[in-house]
Amino acid sequence: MIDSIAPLDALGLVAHLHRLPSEHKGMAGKVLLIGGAPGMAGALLLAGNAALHLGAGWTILEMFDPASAHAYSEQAELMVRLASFEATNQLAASKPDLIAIGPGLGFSDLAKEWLSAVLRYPQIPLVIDADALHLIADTPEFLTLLRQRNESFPNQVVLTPHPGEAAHLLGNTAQAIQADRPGSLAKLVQLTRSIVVLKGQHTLLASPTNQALLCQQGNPGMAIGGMGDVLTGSIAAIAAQGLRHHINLWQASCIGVQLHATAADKLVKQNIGPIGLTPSEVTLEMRNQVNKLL
Ligand SMILES: NC(=O)C1=CN([C@@H]2O[C@H](COP(=O)(O)OP(=O)(O)OC[C@H]3O[C@@H](n4cnc5c(N)ncnc54)[C@H](O)[C@@H]3O)[C@@H](O)[C@H]2O)[C@@H](O)CC1
Ligand SMILES: Nc1ncnc2c1ncn2[C@@H]1O[C@H](COP(=O)(O)OP(=O)(O)O)[C@@H](O)[C@H]1O
Repeated sequence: MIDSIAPLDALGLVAHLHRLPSEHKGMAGKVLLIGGAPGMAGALLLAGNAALHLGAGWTILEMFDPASAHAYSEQAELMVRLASFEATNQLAASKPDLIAIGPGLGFSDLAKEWLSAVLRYPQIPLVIDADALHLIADTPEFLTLLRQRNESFPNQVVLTPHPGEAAHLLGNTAQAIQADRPGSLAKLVQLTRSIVVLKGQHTLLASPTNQALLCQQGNPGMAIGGMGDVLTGSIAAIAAQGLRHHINLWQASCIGVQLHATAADKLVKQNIGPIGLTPSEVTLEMRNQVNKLL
């Protein structure tokens, strides 16, 4: 079954990110990333760093951890805010071009408040990852909001579950997901009516309007905490630029997945991994690859 799935071949689309001499940051898009609860601020920072290095015009972090909601001298470009319970008002004030929610989000009332506000925020592309997926799995109201949003604004949400998150969404086990990844992918698309990236060895992507594709790149050096956060930030940045550079969310998801895995393979070829390969190194290599492909 896996053998019959078409391979992902998206890197040619990177050329759309080419910038005209006159471009300004508004054309590269404003990305808002939400998460980073106490103990997991790193997840949001990894996603934010990836968005920054993949070319987002602005990267704003709505950070849940009060101790981490400050400027980072090593990455002062990130705009870090302390998330409050005024999620709807904050979104209206920020006017993001794209929202990504989930890395280090946790399951607090604050997390639920932000997820609810994001799912109700109209029109713009959303990337939904990590704990936000667990919250959708646990809360029928969130699943209903997601499905309604996809009906009103088709192809504007991508979900990026790993097999554990996919299992929770489908009421199954990670082993069952792995035993039939193409079937699980189809069920996730049907359940959520979203673009779905089912991560893991040979990541699969599909959407309500796109047949499944299989990523032939990637390696087990990527099995390290934070690697998925980098993918989330990367897809967010590519899709945000894509709004003015003719790349839709499906295409941005395809580019992000292939670029992420290709960068990790390139680093392993240089003996920077598989052991000890870090998500931050993959972010920098993705930047190299993008600039070569323009
Ligand atoms: N630096 C940080 O602060 C980091 C924080 N993180 C955050 O930590 C929270 C928990 O996320 P986790 O993903 O660690 O935990 P989860 O509880 O969501 O998932 C972990 C479980 O999923 C299953 N699973 C995952 N990948 C699998 C695969 N390829 N094959 C089979 N089973 C698989 C396994 O059962 C595994 O125990 C999230 O909010 C996440 O964003 C992580 O992103 C890692 C980095
Ligand atoms: N053995 C593997 N082969 C290829 N890719 C892998 C492998 N293990 C992990 N990955 C990739 O690494 C990333 C891990 O994401 P995830 O599990 O969400 O990490 P985290 O939540 O800790 O950031 C995914 O993009 C996944 O496809």
